[in-house]
Amino acid sequence: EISLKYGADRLGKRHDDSMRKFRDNRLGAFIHWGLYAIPGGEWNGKVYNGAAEWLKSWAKVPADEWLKLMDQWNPEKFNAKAWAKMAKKMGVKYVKITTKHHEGFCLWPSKYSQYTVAQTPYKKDILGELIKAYNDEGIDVHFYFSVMDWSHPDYRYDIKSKEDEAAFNRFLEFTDNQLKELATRYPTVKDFWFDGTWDASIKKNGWWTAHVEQMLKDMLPGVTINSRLRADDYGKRHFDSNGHLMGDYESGYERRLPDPVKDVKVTRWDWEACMTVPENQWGYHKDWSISYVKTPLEVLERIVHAVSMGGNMVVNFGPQADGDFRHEEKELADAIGKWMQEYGECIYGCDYAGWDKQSWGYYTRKGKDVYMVVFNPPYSKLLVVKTPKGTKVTKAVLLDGKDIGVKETARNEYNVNMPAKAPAGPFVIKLQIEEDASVTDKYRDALT
Ligand SMILES: Cc1ccc([C@@H]2N[C@@H](C)[C@@H](O)[C@H]2O)cc1
Repeated sequence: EISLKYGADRLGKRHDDSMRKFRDNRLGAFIHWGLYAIPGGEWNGKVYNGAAEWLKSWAKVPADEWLKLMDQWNPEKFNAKAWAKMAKKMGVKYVKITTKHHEGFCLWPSKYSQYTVAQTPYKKDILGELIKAYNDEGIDVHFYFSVMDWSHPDYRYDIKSKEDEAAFNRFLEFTDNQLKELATRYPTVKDFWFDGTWDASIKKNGWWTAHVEQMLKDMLPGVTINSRLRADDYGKRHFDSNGHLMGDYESGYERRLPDPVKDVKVTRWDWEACMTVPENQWGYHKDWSISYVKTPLEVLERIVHAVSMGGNMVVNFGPQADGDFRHEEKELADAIGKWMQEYGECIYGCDYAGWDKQSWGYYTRKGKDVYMVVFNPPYSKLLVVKTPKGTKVTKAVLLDGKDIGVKETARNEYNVNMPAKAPAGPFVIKLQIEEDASVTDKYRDALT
């Protein structure tokens, strides 16, 4: 291994209470809310099909013109308690909120910037209202924070001169101040999810990314930090030059997921995926007909897919400028919530089972319980299960306890029956297993 000053500061997963909670939460929601919600993808009468939170870039709007949108920021339908109730009903255990996206507009009254809610007709501290409302519902709050800031004159995409260096050092100090302000004002925050960290200017300042991780962990013991913040001594991101994950969980799966067969390696570390409901819209876009919009079932499958490989899933919501949600997102939250109400025990606190993926769906595991989450019931009405050496299946039940029968068909191979009345949608079967000592030890190692 090569010696690094700003590489991974830990090998392997964290197992402290805070990380355990992060992991056991499993299902989260993203809130992308900023000035971009006002134009909703349209500028000067032209609708842009790109991501709505990037409209400033697509329409080449100068920062000072874009920030004039602040004069229109007055979400009269905003009700933090209603947002928290919606999240509670959906069954999410945490919500990641955009404190500041690339545009530079802050949802909290930062004293280091003139582009904040305090300078809008709305005036009040939206971030503070949301944190209180979510925490009151027992929902953890995570902060999304974009380092790249299109409103700040000292931001640099690269460092090509002494002036660049001086400007960017001022910018990094400004960023430190905002991060300390967020950690001080909102000490119940559980995680920082950094974005806008891909430019050469950051990769040339890997030291700063290590300093930010340490600064936040000193201020908020237990807080989790995503891998996307981090660059090492040589500008390597997410995984350092020795291949070790930096930060506390990998955050590279954005709008994509690891393959259940080819990418099993991801089960060796913690990771969190995030997804959009349309093909690629994080902020509010007025016209969702411009791309495919995933059904609740397709969203559910991605949630289960992530958990089946030992990851978290964060489903995105892009609230309207008026502070209400579009009907598609309300209906989605409702549908997912109904499923989680009935089957959530195969999600919360669950992890990778270590069994070979089968075509009928996904396995998840919690201690001695292995769950089958069935998305594709076979015409044979027989659900094939192949167990690792030394593992036997002794019983198969529905979550109401009803035994549906399992038959051994070969060594480490079983047929689990489909329930007589096939449920109307994806359902869960719980397997009772027996593992001989060697296998159990492996799991005991993994879980301690
Ligand atoms: C190329 C690209 C840059 C930034 C993004 C941001 N990351 C997501 C989590 C959103 O915030 C999106 O604006 C997406 C794609």
